[in-house]
Parts: sequence; C-alpha cells; structure tokens
Amino acid sequence: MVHPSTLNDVLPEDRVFPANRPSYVLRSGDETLLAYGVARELPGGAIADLAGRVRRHFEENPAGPDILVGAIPYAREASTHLLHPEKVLRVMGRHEFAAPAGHIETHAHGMQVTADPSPDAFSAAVARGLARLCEAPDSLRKIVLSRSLRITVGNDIAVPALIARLAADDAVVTFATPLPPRDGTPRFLVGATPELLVERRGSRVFSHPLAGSARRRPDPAGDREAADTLLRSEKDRREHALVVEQIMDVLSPLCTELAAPEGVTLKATRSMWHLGTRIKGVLKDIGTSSIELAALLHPTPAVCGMPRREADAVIRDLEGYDRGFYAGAVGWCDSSGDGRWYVSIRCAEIEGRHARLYAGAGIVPGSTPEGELAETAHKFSAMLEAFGLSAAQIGEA
Ligand SMILES: C=C(O[C@H]1C=CC=C(C(=O)O)[C@@H]1O)C(=O)O
Repeated sequence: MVHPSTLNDVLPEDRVFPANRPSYVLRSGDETLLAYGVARELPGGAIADLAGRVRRHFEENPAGPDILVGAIPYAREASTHLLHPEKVLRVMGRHEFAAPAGHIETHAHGMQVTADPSPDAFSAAVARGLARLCEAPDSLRKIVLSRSLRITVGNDIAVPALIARLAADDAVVTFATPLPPRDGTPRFLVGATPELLVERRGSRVFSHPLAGSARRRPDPAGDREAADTLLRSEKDRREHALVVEQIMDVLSPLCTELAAPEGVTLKATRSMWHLGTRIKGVLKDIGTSSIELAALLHPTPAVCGMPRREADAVIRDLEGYDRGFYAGAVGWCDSSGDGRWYVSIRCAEIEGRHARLYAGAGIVPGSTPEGELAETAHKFSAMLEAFGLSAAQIGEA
C-alpha cells in the first residue's frame, strides 16, 4: 500500500510548510496551491469592477507568477482583497500536511468564547425572518441568516496549525488567505469549505452549489438514515433548488451547453451532510473570465437568498453585523481568465489571539428557529475541532 506523502516531503526545502509560513494556502482534492510573499496588492474596489482591475493588473505587471490569489467579501460594495504573490507552488495530487506546528492555548483560564449574537437573539432573528417570508411569499422566497462565535485564546493563533487540522477532512477545501491588517495586526481568513462557487478551465465552467443540511451521526446506521432523510426532505430540496435555479439562470445565457447531469446528490464532510448539484457548462465566449462569472453569481442563494436584493436587505436588517469576508469567496485567477472560487463558509477571521467563527443557515417556509440554531451549531464544529474545542465544551452542542 502506498502511503500519501506529506506536503513537506514534496516541497523544496526552503518552501517547507508550515515552518516557512506561506501567505496563502488553498488545498483541494487534486492540488495544493501555496503562495509566498506579496509582490503587489491589487487595488481595492467592489466586485462589480474586479474583472477590469484584474485585467489591467495582468497587462501592467507581466512579470512574476501568472496568478492573483485572495478573497472577495460578502457585501458586493465592500472592497476585495487580492494579492499578486512573489512565488507560487502548485503541488498536484492529494497530500497531507505534516504535524501541526504551534499549539493553540484553549485551556480554561486563557480562553473566552462569546456568541455574537446570543443563541436566543439568533433564534428570534430566524423567527422574524420566517414571518417576513410568510408575509410576502411571492417577493421573498429564501434568506440565509448567520451568527458568529468570538474566541480568544491564550496565545497568538498559529494559522498553520489550524490549516493542518482542517485538512484532515479530504472532502473539504482548506484555505488560509490574508485579509487587510487591522491596526497593524495581520489578519487571515481560515476555513474548510465544501462549496465550489465557480471554476473556469478554458471554455469549461463548473459550479457545485450546496444547500440543505443534516449533521453526521457517529453510528453508520443513524448516519445513513440522516442522509436518506435529508435527500427526501421537501423543505431542504426547496431550499436547495433555489440555489441551482439562480446559478443556471446566470450561467445559461453565457453557455452553449449547461447541465446538471447527476441531479441532486449528497455531499458529505466529516461533520455535515449537504444536498449538492454539480453543474457543468461550456462557455460561448472564452473571453468570459472566472472573475466575471464569480461577480455575476455572488452572492448565491446558498449564502444570501432569493431574490438577492430583497434577501440581502432582510439579512442586513436582522443580522445586525457586517459579515466581512464570511460568505464571500476565496480563490485564484490567472491572466488567461481561468480560476477557481470557493464560497468562504465554515471559516473564521483570525487576528492575533482572536478568532471570529461564522455559520449560517438557509431559511424557507418550513424552517424552525430551533432547527436553524442546531444546524449552525453543527456547522461550527469543524472549526471548533481545529481549535481543539468541542461544541459541547462551549455550550454549542
Ligand atoms: C451558509 C452556510 O452554508 C450554506 C452551504 C451549505 C448548506 C447551507 C444550508 O443548508 O443552509 C447553506 O446554504 C454556512 O455554512 O455558513
């Protein structure tokens, strides 16, 4: 039997991870992308003109790696954060990360956890959201509401340790990307997302939207039953169908072929089951870049709702905080227009000793405040485990 080598075994010595911390990591099933240093920051601005800024950047800066990496925030008007790295390594295939460097001090006296909003306030927001959905079912079909956990630990959080732990789940895409520093303190968005927003490879385009969730069970029979129940759930299928509808509507005028041949299937992470649909298409115009596609699709009803404008207004009213880079996108693009963008969920903003974790849930008629509260608690579990915490330990089970 061939054991998978660790990433450090296949990297040149001066590029070893995590001792020599890369600025950016994106590890998916088929490759790991590591970016080091910052040659240039792409000028900030809203997602609507990101494609133009990217095109100009590549025209004006032909030297260096042919790639920009970074993050797109949830709010379409907020500034994107993309970087042109000094060096890039693309390691093909599936590799483990070596044992995590650094530890995270989560022993009782060094640690604080605060739910923001509180579980009760989140449940009340879901109840208000449901009332809005029922008042105007024709003009509002779905909203996605989120909540956050603020965690402070005893020492500066070691991003490589988090990444190595998150990467233990092969079903997700592990990422760490720098965010604009706050008061001189570096910030990162770190997470393990199961959801592909859009990928462009030449003329081919792919998306794998997820919506509709159930938590995994420890016993195989119970786990299978949870999956089967999710697959049969009319409420979850409706919640899911709206995401697929929006993505197909956006992509179809741009494609000569567009299909979801497998229909709705199950996607499993270590902690969650999801309903997912793989969408594949062929672009009419090879000039349509991955950024243009992301800018048209974002935010999908997997993180916002339907219709987008109305759902977004309700989210801003009921959530009461700025989502920042949560529920945005993280990925890369190159000068040919190729790129891959994942939905930035199951993630945390990391700043020194502080982390802010986010989890959201889609709400449609038939959802319940208790159900959505429990679902968001389960969605926190992968990130919490990366911190060495269990949901039960912090009252989230
Ligand atoms: C918005 C999140 O998840 C989305 C992706 C998959 C399933 C979802 C759901 O069932 O609600 C959400 O739409 C999140 O994890 O914060």
